[in-house]
Amino acid sequence: MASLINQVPSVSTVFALYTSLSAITMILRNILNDLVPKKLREYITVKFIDLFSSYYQSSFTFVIEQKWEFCDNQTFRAAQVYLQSRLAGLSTGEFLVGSSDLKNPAAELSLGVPVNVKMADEFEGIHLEWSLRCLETKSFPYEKQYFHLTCKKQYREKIMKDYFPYFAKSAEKIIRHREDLYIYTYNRQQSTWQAAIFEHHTTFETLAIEPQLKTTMIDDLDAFAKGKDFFKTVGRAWKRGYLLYGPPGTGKSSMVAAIANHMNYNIYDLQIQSISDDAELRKVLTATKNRSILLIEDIDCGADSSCKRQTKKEEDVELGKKKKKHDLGISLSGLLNFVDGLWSSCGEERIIIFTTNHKEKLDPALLRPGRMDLHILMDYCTPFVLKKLVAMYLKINDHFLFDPIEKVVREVSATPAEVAQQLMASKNVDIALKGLLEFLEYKMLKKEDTKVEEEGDIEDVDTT
Ligand SMILES: Nc1ncnc2c1ncn2[C@@H]1O[C@H](COP(=O)(O)OP(=O)(O)OP(=O)(O)O)[C@@H](O)[C@H]1O
Repeated sequence: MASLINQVPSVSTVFALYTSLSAITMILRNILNDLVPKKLREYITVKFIDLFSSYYQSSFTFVIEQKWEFCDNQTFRAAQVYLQSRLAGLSTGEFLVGSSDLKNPAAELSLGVPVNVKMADEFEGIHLEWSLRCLETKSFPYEKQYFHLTCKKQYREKIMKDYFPYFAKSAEKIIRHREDLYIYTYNRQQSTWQAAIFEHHTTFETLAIEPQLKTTMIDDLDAFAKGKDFFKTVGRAWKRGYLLYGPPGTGKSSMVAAIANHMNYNIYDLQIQSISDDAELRKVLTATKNRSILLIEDIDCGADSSCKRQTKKEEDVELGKKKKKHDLGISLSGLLNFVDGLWSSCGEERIIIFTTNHKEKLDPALLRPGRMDLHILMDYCTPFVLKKLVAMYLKINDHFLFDPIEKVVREVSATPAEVAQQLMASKNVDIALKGLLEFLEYKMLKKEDTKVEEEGDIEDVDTT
């Protein structure tokens, strides 16, 4: 015991040792400060702290932000959808509840992911913790949301390898089978897309079109939906462009609804006139989500697409004039950039649909092969389309008035919208079909009158 006490250094020895160590540290620090630049010193300190803290921390956090390389982060979107579907089963102290069903106040409540609330999930026996965070920003959209996903450090690799693909696949399944579709319209004042439930019930079964066109459309859409690998191997953006053209009332909007319902895609309905310049167009378009349709109706009335294509300089001058006159700033080149350029490759599974009543007014650049994949003519009623409309509206497949109606419909230009209106005039089949025949015959008479007048005009010109 005495020998043990003898080995313990005295207080004065410890103090002397401490003083010399402090002196050496100070000298070393001064030498280091003189020799190593400040920036390098700071870098080493940060690395040292990182190493030290990660060694002692037992958890690891994945941060999933809304944007990834300037595009919508699909992992964020998948997390949103997955968590929303799992909310009822997740262990959490609170969640958001609400309903957007205006017609039914007693509609089943939807659940939403609240901000700053911890939600516990479990994956193959591993405990995970999710939370949605929010950060205010100075620029649009004025807040930035991101998810924190925390697990024990030792499961980091496993979560990345198995859990991330698991919840992404679950989200994909949910999106494919979700019940409500949304139509988004752009609100310029608030610089946001505003959603409303899309309730257009037209499908390819209820759309009166020629069977050949129906088959072409369905095959094309199905091939597109399954084409992820194909688009990847040929190095093209996974998108499809359709130009729907034809007179008013021939079913262009109905075709868009049938496409949306067939694909289960949301629609972004963009009024091109509400966009002030190409920069705004870019911002608006990059805010759209995957598996969606971008619809630009009446393209001939919006962008500067009806003018013949000019050189960039001429285009700018023309644009300048236009801006002064109508404050309409989106250029054809801005739009085309999106169709086949940078912006179309930002995101996946996109369908772009342009509609026009005047294809002949469009710039050839917009019609060039490869720009819009299919040009689809929505035309006046053919006998097949007429019969289909009658079958739908009056639930009959035969009638003694079919022959005369069919004969006239071959001669006149009647739109499906006009025919549908006549068929809705009465629930009595005979009255409705008689009304339709009279309407078509009246059109026929008007057509003949116009022809006679035109021939008269030509004769007048010849005699003068
Ligand atoms: N091919 C069709 N099959 C069934 N219904 C049709 C068809 N075409 C038109 N309709 C009926 O006519 C209405 C108007 O048609 P729709 O709005 O789709 O035509 P549009 O070509 O888009 O017209 P616009 O160019 O004026 O926008 C539809 O709500 C639908 O009831």
